[in-house]
Amino acid sequence: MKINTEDLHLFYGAKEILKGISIQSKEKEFIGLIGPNGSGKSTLLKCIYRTLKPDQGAVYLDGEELSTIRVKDSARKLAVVAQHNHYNFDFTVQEIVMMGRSPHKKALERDNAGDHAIVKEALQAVGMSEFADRSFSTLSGGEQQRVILARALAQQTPCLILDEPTNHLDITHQLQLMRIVKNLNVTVISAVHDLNIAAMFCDRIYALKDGRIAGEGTPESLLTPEFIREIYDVEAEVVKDKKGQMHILFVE
Ligand SMILES: Nc1ncnc2c1ncn2[C@@H]1O[C@H](COP(=O)(O)OP(=O)(O)OP(=O)(O)O)[C@@H](O)[C@H]1O
Repeated sequence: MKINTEDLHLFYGAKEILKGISIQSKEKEFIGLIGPNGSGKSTLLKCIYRTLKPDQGAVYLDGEELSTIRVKDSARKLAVVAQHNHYNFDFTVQEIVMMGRSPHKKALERDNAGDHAIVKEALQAVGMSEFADRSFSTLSGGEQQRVILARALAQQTPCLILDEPTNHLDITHQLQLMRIVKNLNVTVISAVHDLNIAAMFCDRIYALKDGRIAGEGTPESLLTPEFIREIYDVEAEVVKDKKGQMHILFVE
């Protein structure tokens, strides 16, 4: 499945936050969104996962305009791991992950053995099986993030939208989450703060600055010291290790 946006504009009050954003994903491509705080990454993702309605422009899933697709149908195509996950009621971990199955069911349809197997497998994938009966609100930030990823996995969609998914995670779980997502072999659009993580896992990166696309390309072609200076105003060196993997080092 391909996700495209065409000339998205979004205002908060009189302030224009997205100033004409067009991005194109290929089938099963892992796209990273980078850029400084406040550059518009989350806002762009919220337009894609329908929390915000753009003032101008449109989002397309395989060429079909998102706003014309029923919400339940789009939930079978797009799963989301957002930054903040607060619930007004307390749910167990298992109940949260089971929510990922709801787009596949009719109203009031009971959870069946297949759903339970999918939930079990999703919890296993993120290493949270032993937390299945725990209350979600008692988990640490990183544990909650892994449960929300499990819910997205249980949704079994051809596209995943991630908003800084490695926030709260230690390095082991940052790498684990990115590997799980990469191995799903689905279309991914993910905001990523850590440029080294972006370089390791993204096929292509769009850089946002002040609500505009400031650059686009493979990690190697885009993440040069000059471009990093232009975007973040910091000095960096880009080196390759023996395996050919690139590393960005920040220097004073
Ligand atoms: N509800 C809102 N009302 C007004 N301004 C908002 C609102 N939400 C976001 N903004 C502003 O929109 C701009 C873009 O925010 P956004 O969250 O998209 O940035 P970001 O690139 O995801 O940043 P970060 O890296 O800090 O997560 C920021 O200046 C932010 O203050």
